[in-house]
Amino acid sequence: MTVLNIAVAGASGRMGRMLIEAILNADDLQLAGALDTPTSPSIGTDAGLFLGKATGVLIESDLARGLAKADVLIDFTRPEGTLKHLEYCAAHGVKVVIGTTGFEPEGKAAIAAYAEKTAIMAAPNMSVGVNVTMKLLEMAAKNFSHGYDIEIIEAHHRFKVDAPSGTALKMGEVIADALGKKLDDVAVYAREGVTGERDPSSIGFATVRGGDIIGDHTVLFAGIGERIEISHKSSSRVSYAMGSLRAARYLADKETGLYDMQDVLGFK
Ligand SMILES: NC(=O)C1=CN([C@@H]2O[C@H](COP(=O)(O)OP(=O)(O)OC[C@H]3O[C@@H](n4cnc5c(N)ncnc54)[C@H](OP(=O)(O)O)[C@@H]3O)[C@@H](O)[C@H]2O)C=CC1
Ligand SMILES: O=C(O)C1=N[C@H](C(=O)O)C[C@H](O)C1
Repeated sequence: MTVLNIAVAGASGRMGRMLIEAILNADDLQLAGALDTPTSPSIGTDAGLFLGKATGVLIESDLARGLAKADVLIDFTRPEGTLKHLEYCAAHGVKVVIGTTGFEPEGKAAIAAYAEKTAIMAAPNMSVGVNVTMKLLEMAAKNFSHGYDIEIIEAHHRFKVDAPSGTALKMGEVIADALGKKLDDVAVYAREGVTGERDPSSIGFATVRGGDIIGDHTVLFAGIGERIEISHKSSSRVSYAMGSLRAARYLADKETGLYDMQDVLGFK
């Protein structure tokens, strides 16, 4: 069996730890590197310390050392960190799975440009459930295109720094696409004061932040006399980690190109 060497960026973060545990449990994957910020107290400690396991892989902030043995980097950090990692990976032939959310349009354009040099899989949500939900939304949007108001409601933990979530934005894009519109032209991200009646062509977003909510997304199609809700609720980050490993395996035979979870799951 060929073993794929995986490095994890954001190694001491919520997703980083989940990924390290999942990699250590996979027969076909080897933990080959672990990255974190230079100021992180985890630097220089074993990447398996939080599990009480010695992996022999130390958490590094130096990209050359942390990525020396990696075939694929899995990155769940912040946009500025991901873009710095990508620059190094593109120059050194390391493939990248990007789970980080909150990119500005310039960041997204940079990812597309790096994909001409190395293989990249980027998705705001790695869970199979959310990606199947995207297909359901496509179908629902086409059938509820007239007479139904579309609102996307997401809830996450108090530590999340970007809003709306990357998943909610992607859901908005999928729905807008299905309706032949551009999300930027129809999105309403906030309402306050005397807003006037709802514009029927708009897609509204509402954000909830609190406690330890892992990630809930609901799309509401509200008509007269009925409403339809399509919801996905995460009860563990393990589904994001397993999806990320699937994405890393998918990249194994790719040299360049930008892929998403719909490619990985064969939905295209
Ligand atoms: N695609 C998907 O399926 C999912 C995506 N996400 C996304 O993944 C990202 C991380 O989420 P989560 O694990 O909860 O976040 P955490 O805050 O728990 O972890 C982030 C990690 O990244 C490190 N980091 C922060 N800034 C930088 C930087 N500039 N350069 C390098 N590393 C950095 C942090 O280090 P330090 O602690 O030292 O700051 C920390 O180790 C978010 O964007 C989130 O939205 C989350 C879950 C699922
Ligand atoms: O920050 C999180 O936790 C999550 N972020 C992703 C997003 O922004 O969509 C995916 C998931 O909802 C968890």
